Amino acid sequence: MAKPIVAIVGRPNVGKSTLFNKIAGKRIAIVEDEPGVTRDRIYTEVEWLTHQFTLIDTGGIEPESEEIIPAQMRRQAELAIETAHVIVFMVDGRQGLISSDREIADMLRKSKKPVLLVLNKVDTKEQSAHLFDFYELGIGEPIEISSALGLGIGDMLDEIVKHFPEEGMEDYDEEVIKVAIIGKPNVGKSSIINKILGEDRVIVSNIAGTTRDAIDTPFTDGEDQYVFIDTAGIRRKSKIKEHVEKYSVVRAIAAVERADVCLLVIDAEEGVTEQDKKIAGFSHENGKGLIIVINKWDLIEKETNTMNQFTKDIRNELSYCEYAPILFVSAVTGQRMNKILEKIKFVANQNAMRIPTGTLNEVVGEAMLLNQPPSDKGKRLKIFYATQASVKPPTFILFINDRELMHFSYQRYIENRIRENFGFEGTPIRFINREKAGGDK
Ligand SMILES: Nc1nc2c(ncn2[C@@H]2O[C@H](COP(=O)(O)OP(=O)(O)OP(=O)(O)O)[C@@H](O)[C@H]2O)c(=O)[nH]1
Ligand SMILES: Nc1nc2c(ncn2[C@@H]2O[C@H](COP(=O)(O)OP(=O)(O)OP(=O)(O)O)[C@@H](O)[C@H]2O)c(=O)[nH]1
Repeated sequence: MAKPIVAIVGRPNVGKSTLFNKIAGKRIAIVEDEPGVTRDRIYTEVEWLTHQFTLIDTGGIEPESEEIIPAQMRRQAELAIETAHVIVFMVDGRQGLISSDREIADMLRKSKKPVLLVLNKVDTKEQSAHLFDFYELGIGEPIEISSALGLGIGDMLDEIVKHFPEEGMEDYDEEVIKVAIIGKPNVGKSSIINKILGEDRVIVSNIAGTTRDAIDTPFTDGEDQYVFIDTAGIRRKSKIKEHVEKYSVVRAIAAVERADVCLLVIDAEEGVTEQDKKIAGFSHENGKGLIIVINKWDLIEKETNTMNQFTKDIRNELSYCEYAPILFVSAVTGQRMNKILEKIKFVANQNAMRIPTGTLNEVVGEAMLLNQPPSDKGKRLKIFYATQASVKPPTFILFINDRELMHFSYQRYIENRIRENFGFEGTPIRFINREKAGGDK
């Protein structure tokens, strides 16, 4: 289920990253321990009350020159308007209102998106001396916080979640396969889309529930219904080259959030980039299906081992999504292009697959017989029972005697056994270890 996206915008130095880091807190440190996931975080998953959402920090404009800043701030605000459900507009309560705040406020006000005006750096109980000036922006009542000291953040989160859509976030019916095509500029995303849509597929705009067909491309292939998410964003050739790589990552994240399956398109000549790692990391953490498409394969001079070597390099760079199938294609010659849609359908099914409890327990039981669970100080891990709790991504609950005894390597072993028996190609799978109350410890 797609989660709402909340974006923090505001001019440089108002404290956006400080707020982001405060809210993200411990999670960031945990994720950074995973090899391959980059340190430079743009998003974090947040749980507040009964709500879950993705928080995006759009900041980080390098103030290269005074002229660039206003243009980039406009771009930043546009991006938030396009991608977020709720926008946190941050201003500096110590410095007071300045003209660039007004400029962003004008854009946000026109957007019709819910905007929260947040006055940061109010470090004491007293209100900011500039508080009343900010009413002039016409964005409503400012919420005073101190990101550095962690004051007022709970109240702000309460306010944020009030604006989430009540009826869920689904744009399309359950049976429509939602596909995000992501990758750096110029890797061939549009060419791939055109090629797929060019072959006997019918572009439709009446797929039930569609509210976003202005930016998405729904189409059918026989009985199967698909939609390419945010094709408008892909097709729009940016007039000004996107200076800030972060912006294209933010866009991609918003698309992935709404997708079932992501096609990560990589230019064969260029290989895996930092940006690819960030987006693949997001896809992985959000439990989406993932297919790696190496495009422009026609440009590579091949020897017997070329494909193997490529595969090895990609697995190395994207080690946390080993499950993702890799396709070597050329949108220009059409080589293996007919495999893409087939693979999308397959991975979407794998991501939504349910294993009957009986069969699952046979496999887990057999795994324990083949390779005894680890023990510590004379106590051995026991898995009493396993059950699949949910799909998208497939999530398994293991009822065990003691959580401390479940090592990463054993968990990985169980995962591998499950994959060997059931497949789950192209999808991450998750485990929840639950200590059985009153169980045999
Ligand atoms: N006193 C005080 N200082 C703060 C607070 N929040 C952030 N700061 C300081 O303000 C400065 C800018 O903070 P950042 O979080 O980097 O600002 P930013 O908006 O992310 O800036 P960009 O990344 O350039 O867009 C830092 O020196 C922070 O320590 C706060 O609540 N109170
Ligand atoms: N040789 C070769 N060129 C390709 C292939 N696919 C795309 N191209 C070329 O690569 C360039 C970029 O292709 P696009 O499809 O516009 O790439 P994109 O990823 O949509 O680019 P942005 O819109 O900038 O994000 C074009 O000149 C294409 O003709 C391919 O498989 N082989």
